[in-house]
Amino acid sequence: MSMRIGYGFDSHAFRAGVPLVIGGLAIEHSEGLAGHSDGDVLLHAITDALLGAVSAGDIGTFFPPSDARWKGAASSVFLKTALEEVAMAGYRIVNIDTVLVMARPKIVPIAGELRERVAELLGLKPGEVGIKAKTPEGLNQDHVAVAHVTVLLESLSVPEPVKKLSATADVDEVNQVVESLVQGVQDTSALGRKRPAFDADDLT
Ligand SMILES: C[C@@](CO)(OP(=O)(O)O)[C@H](O)COP(=O)(O)OP(=O)(O)OC[C@H]1O[C@@H](n2ccc(N)nc2=O)[C@H](O)[C@@H]1O
Repeated sequence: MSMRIGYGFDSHAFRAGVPLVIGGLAIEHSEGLAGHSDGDVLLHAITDALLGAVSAGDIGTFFPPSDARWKGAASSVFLKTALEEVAMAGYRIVNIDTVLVMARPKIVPIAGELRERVAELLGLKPGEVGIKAKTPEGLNQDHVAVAHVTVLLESLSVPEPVKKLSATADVDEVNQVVESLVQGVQDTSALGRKRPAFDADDLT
């Protein structure tokens, strides 16, 4: 089994008149975060940590701030693409850990809810997500929200029936397994990317 780590960072300034969304959770506060998208600083840092872990570039290369398509976009769209990149590279998330740096709002009262929301978006258990917060003491950045994220990935293991199959290599059984896998493939890409459309009959 191979393992990979990833690290992500993001920052956004607070701005009056926009809703505050952190980790996919709408939070009651007097100001939100300015950005081309919904400004979700935590999901942006998680997206970058995941992309970095599989060496797939960064959020800006996939979703340039100059591209009008991402204006006001929900950041769960960016996260979905990063999750696809992780899966396509043959990895799954073991756990993630996060630090939010902001003077206000206080995160501890909502940390449980935030952890559950982030876990849900990542397909993890809440116990696999760490949420921590720091006051930016001495940093003179009371009007900025910052997120740091680390992620650990492990390679997907080959299921036992597939291992056995590769050892015995019966053509009919191979065809059956390939057909079932092809049927399970869906177009889930947030970028509208199509999975290769191939027929199991074309495989040799
Ligand atoms: C999520 C989005 C949606 O459009 O916008 P926001 O909601 O944050 O504004 C963007 O993906 C948010 O991209 P993000 O990566 O944070 O933006 P920037 O820091 O400006 O970087 C944009 C691109 O420029 C590259 N870059 C940045 C700084 C630098 N000195 N050299 C670079 O080459 C980055 O690697 C990235 O590919």
